[in-house]
Amino acid sequence: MPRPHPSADNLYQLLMAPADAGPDRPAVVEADENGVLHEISYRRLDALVKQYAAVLDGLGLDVGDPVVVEADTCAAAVAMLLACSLLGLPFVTVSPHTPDTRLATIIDQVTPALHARANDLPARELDRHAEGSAVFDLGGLVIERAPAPRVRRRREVLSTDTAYIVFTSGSTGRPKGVVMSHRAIVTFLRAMLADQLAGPADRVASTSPLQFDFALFGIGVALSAGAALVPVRREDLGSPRRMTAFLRDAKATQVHGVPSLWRPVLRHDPDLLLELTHLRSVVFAGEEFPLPELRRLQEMLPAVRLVNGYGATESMAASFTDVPNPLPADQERLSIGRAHAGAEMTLVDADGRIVTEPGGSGEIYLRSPALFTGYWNDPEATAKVLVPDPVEPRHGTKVLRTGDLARLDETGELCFIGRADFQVQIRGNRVELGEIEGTLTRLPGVTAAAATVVPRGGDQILMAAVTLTAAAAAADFDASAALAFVGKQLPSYMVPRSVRVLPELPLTQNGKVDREALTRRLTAPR
Ligand SMILES: Nc1ncnc2c1ncn2[C@@H]1O[C@H](COS(=O)(=O)NC(=O)C[C@H](N)c2ccccc2)[C@@H](O)[C@H]1O
Repeated sequence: MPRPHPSADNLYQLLMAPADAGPDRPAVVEADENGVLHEISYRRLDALVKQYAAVLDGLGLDVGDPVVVEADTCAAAVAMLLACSLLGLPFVTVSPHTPDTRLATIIDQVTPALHARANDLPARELDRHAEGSAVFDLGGLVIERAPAPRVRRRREVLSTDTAYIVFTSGSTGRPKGVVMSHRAIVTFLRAMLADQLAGPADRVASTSPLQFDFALFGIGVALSAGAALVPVRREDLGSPRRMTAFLRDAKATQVHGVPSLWRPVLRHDPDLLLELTHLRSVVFAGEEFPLPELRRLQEMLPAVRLVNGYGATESMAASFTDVPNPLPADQERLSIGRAHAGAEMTLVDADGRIVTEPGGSGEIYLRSPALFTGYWNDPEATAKVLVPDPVEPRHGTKVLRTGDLARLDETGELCFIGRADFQVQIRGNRVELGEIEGTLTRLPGVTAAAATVVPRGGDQILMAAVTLTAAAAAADFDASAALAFVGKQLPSYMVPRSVRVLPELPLTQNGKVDREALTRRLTAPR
């Protein structure tokens, strides 16, 4: 059975190292189907990994043969990811709610040797499927359909071998597989240890679906630190009462989630947050946290460290920045600070010059040892984002071109502006949608805002949507007064044609604002 060299960077070896120091410490704290909490120790998790690995090895797969793992985050799923890592089988994570069409695309692209699903999930009726199939739970891994044995061409699992492939939402059409090596993810997680994001006494709650690398981040940060991972069940996320009760009972000390995670409890029952007496820190990532909601969260959790995690799946993340407590009243955008230990962010302006002057803005390029290998089977797309270092291209060092814009502040920290492709041209003027959204959220009663362009008669029309506090929603929203307010703050070409109140903003599978769905919603007749 191919194995990593003990000195090799390997996700299994990094995440199971704490099993030596504290084998009986909890690795995963999870609720069973009746909501009863169970603690799985590092020793028991490692035994499950080895049990799965023995079954996988019996299939005779070769290093590099992809395995689709379909589950929500739980101890058995973590064991599956680590068993794959031990054998050099890249795992491709999908969640039970990944649509069949998307799973079919992924299967077409990576032709996985095996599709392993959590045993409480039904087998999908796909018109094409992985060669082999299996089900797993805390009792073991059972092969339903064995893949044909391969001629094993590889003998050892190397640091540069692929640990996982995560498919991005592919906002521009076809989803792309982000290929991450063991060396990249291990280097990144070692940086998290250096920045002490979590420690062995932490109980890290994870709320993202497994196909989103925010879930892999939670698994990695928790287990590499010898902490306990506390997966929050999807059905508990929708109910503020059930989510806060679970976090309280599980004694979660750190919660990871996208900004929209907090929206329901902030809107319907913010006092429930007062019950989270064990909570020490919240890490949010994925998109900007609307400031009115962030201020509200800070009010309810004044002693909790709020951390803005910024970055892309292509390097897992780039920076983790504490939100000032309290957030200054006049602050409109959040700092994304400086890159994590061992990495560096550089701004390049529209003319290709390196931005060094405070106040300057440009596109963020990330220099890091934790960059992805490339997009699966897509060298052209890879070449567009893994580019020569703009500071000195002649070295040939590749850096990640993020597509994000930021401004350099006086202290050398970066302030997020928005995505380059959220820059739109309105009547020949460059418009930053994030700036319009930031202005709209300053209106009294507005909790979040999203701006978009809608094609109309060959022109691009700016439109916006806002969500309101319960009190403001009960009153009549004065759209023209809102637009007049924006008109006082921004140039006329940045004032949306209309602003519509929505009960909530449409969200993607990963919990981010779904701008395509929003545009469709705003173009549909009232
Ligand atoms: N804190 C932010 N403010 C503002 N825009 C943001 C932010 N975090 C992402 N983004 C945006 O989302 C893009 C990346 O999207 S992504 O590839 O799906 N990855 C993620 O969203 C999560 C990311 N891999 C991650 C995982 C774990 C910890 C931190 C970050 C970035 O390029 C930004 O445009």
